Amino acid sequence: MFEIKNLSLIYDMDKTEKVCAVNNVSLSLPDTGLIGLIGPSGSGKSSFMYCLSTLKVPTSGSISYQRKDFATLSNKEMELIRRQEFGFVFQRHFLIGYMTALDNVIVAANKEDGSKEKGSEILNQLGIKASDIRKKPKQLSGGQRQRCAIARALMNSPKVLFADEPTASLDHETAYMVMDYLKSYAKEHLVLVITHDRTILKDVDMVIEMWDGNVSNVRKGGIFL
Ligand SMILES: Nc1ncnc2c1ncn2[C@@H]1O[C@H](COP(=O)(O)OP(=O)(O)OP(=O)(O)O)[C@@H](O)[C@H]1O
Repeated sequence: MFEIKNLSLIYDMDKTEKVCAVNNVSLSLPDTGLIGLIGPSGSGKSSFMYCLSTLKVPTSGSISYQRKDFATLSNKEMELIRRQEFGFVFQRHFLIGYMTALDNVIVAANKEDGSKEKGSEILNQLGIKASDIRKKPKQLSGGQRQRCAIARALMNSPKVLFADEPTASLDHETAYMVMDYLKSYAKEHLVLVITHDRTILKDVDMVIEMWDGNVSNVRKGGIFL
């Protein structure tokens, strides 16, 4: 699904002190599967994911998504791919304070028909109780808010889900439950999860390790600790 060739992202190109966040990465990613992206803080995981998801323009190299080279697409075409085919879970949740948990999820829906049912179902499968879906974000725990953000990202059944630390505010049991859900979603979609927590990667299909902007290791299968 993704063909990445000699990808680099350098910040502060115009300054003397440049930061090479992604350094000459070449990689292929499949159409479906759950992929863990790990590496120390500052190793370039988010920068790499932002390039793949069109949120950042690489300094050099190329990314093809379903055989379309991003460099040949207009801003409008990129926006369409982002809106219709990609889903995002960011480190910050950006939930709307005056809306209920459910409304925060369905506000993202591309079509209104059945969105309430679908939103409730995803929230429920992510372990949010029916009595909590009418609560506002400030009445929810950090972990519940995080799961709302995951549900919102899944509302349009994106072909690719980009998730930056989606389990960071969850206890282990809930983190495993969320990863199980993503694993089953990844049977028909591609899910890329950045995490610092190797223990949640036992059932993933592939692990990409980053180190200092480079992909230092790619392996099939999960991590057994
Ligand atoms: N907007 C920016 N301007 C300049 N440098 C940046 C910017 N964003 C990130 N960097 C630098 O790029 C490098 C990679 O950062 P990135 O956020 O991609 O790492 P990460 O592996 O996702 O880190 P973390 O696990 O802490 O989220 C770091 O050295 C960081 O300081």
